[in-house]
Amino acid sequence: MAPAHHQAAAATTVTTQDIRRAQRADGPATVLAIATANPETRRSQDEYADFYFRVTKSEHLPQLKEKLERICKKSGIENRYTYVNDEVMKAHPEFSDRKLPSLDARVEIASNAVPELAAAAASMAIAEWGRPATDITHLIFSTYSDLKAPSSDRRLASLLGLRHTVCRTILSLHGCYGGCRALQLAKELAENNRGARVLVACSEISLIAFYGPEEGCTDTDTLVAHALFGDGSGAVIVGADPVDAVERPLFEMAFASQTTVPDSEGAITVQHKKGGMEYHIARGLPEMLAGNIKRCLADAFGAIGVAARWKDLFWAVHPGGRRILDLIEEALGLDNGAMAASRQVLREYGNMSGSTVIFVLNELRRRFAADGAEGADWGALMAFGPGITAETILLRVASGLKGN
Ligand SMILES: CC(C)(COP(=O)(O)OP(=O)(O)OC[C@H]1O[C@@H](n2cnc3c(N)ncnc32)[C@H](O)[C@@H]1OP(=O)(O)O)[C@@H](O)C(=O)NCCC(=O)NCCSC(=O)CC(=O)O
Repeated sequence: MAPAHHQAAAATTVTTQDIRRAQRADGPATVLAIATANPETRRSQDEYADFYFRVTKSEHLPQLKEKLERICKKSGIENRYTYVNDEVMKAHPEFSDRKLPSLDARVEIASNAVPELAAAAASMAIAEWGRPATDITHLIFSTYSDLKAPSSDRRLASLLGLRHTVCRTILSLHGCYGGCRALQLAKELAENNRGARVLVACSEISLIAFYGPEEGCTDTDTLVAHALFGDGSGAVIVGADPVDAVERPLFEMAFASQTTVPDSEGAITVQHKKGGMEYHIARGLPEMLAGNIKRCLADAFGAIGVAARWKDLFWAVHPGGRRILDLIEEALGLDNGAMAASRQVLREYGNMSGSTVIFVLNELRRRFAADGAEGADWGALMAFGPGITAETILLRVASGLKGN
């Protein structure tokens, strides 16, 4: 070992700028693999009201059932996958009534189901990526469904056999922008740590917020939420400077931003209570989002001095609800069809909160791969959630999707 004074002399020849430069990646964060998973039970939206009123023993509320049927018909959803089924409700009849204490049981179930569902998606993403799970350097896990610590990130790392030095972060209560927030953080980690490979996992089980309608209730948030939300997990591997012939770059992440919509604090709220998680979703939410969408995009594109024509981009928008997509499309003057990937995910899976944008990204990847990435090169991935928070990631189709 060199004497101490020699070490000090050597240290003075290296600046912190040198160290910083050596630590940073050369290229932009890039999506290297994407996969998704759902629980086994698939439920058709046509029969959802029958199922919901039956298992929550609420058949004596026919007007509310008819209202749920009307909402389901207009939802743009055909199927959803749910952890909740007859068996779960038979074992836990207390889940039907949010006045009864049931949070403990819900949290216990979620602490296993959430990381297991995440592992199903993440193991497929790792297989597609083509490198060993032990090459993952960072894990970012987003969920509103797991309330225990050590949390789903710890369990997922064990299930996948990640190395014990993997750097784990858990994100909670971001609601529907959780997946996008996790991707934004993955971009920062990948670009600031040369060689980093970040696994983003997002897993949502709506069991935490499943309960029956309340007799005489005038606010219909419960019905709207039960008509929209489904369960699913998404996993993405993000890294910069892809290794030639091993890693396949799908989308480059050029820029990311977050905007808080003014005067919107109460528009989406969630709170864990003894009888499960309660939602409030403001009636005017689709109008509020559509009214602010250009400002959110201007914040994102203005920060990098790019004047984009909205029609020239591809879109990966969180399908919070059919009307949200309709109004955003209209506000931006987009062609009917610009949101096709978001609408398809909404139709096949419903709103899976933070996981949904990962499904949309995967659907876009399928579409690009099918047509050799013809069309728009640049696109915007957007998600919204409590705050109201709007997140935007500017994406560019990467070489791995071209010429397929
Ligand atoms: C719910 C809809 C599918 C209904 O479709 P339409 O609006 O076209 O149809 P419609 O106007 O006839 O409405 C059907 C019935 O639903 C009722 N209704 C509509 N929106 C409602 C709301 N927000 N709260 C309570 N009730 C509502 C109407 O009064 C009507 O009742 P009646 O028939 O009795 O007159 C749509 O409005 C929609 O997609 N809304 C957006 C849902 C949303 O906010 N999603 C965000 C989730 S939160 C999220 O994604 C982020 C997060 O969680 O973090």
